[in-house]
Amino acid sequence: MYQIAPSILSANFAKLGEEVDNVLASGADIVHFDVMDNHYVPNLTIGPLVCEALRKHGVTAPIDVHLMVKPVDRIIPDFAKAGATYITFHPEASEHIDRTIGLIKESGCKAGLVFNPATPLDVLEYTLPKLDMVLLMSVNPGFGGQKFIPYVLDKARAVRKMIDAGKYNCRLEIDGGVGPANIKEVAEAGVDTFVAGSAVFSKYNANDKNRYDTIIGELRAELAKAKK
Ligand SMILES: O=C(CO)[C@H](O)[C@H](O)COP(=O)(O)O
Repeated sequence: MYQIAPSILSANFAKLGEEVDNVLASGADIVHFDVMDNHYVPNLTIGPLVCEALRKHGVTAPIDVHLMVKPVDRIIPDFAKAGATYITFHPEASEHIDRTIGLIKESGCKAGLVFNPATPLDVLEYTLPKLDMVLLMSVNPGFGGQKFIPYVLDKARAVRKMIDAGKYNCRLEIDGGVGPANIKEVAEAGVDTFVAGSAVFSKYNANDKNRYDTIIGELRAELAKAKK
């Protein structure tokens, strides 16, 4: 089943609870939560307190925490306590990938690995059976609103093959430059979970009350055309 995960990186942070309520009411499935540390990536965003605040606000949808943080292990228990559903991390941000996956699972969360556009997939040979999610970055991490890098579609096809061959219960997510113009092609490459930040939060006029219904409807309409 396809799932749409708006990236709150592009939301209006001054009204975050309301923004998240509105995209979920418009049919989004997952809240994508980008954590940047101004070290692993050149930007600084939000931490566990904001995740906890969304839960306290009443958000019950899965929260998909993408850690662009190095080192990664020490922040994992805080995000688990704050209500994260998925915690994903970059293999190069961990000294011991297997240990970090274990830490996420022991904390009660689902675990995922994230691959930057030019990062090879070789660690999946050993880790895929333990993963709940593989996240392929289709832009270099750090900022919203960048252009989709097309060669990532080949990586998506390769990961889809591995997941299907092992019959793993693992979602394949893509993040960066995804919108109505390319989501069908991305789905046809085997992706089932679609992060979209600027396409969801910035495409339509902020005064248009129906804007999230419109964009999520457009994304779903394109997904419905995707050949299986
Ligand atoms: O992780 C990210 C950047 O590191 C963002 O989630 C991603 O870029 C989504 O934004 P957009 O849809 O605007 O490209």
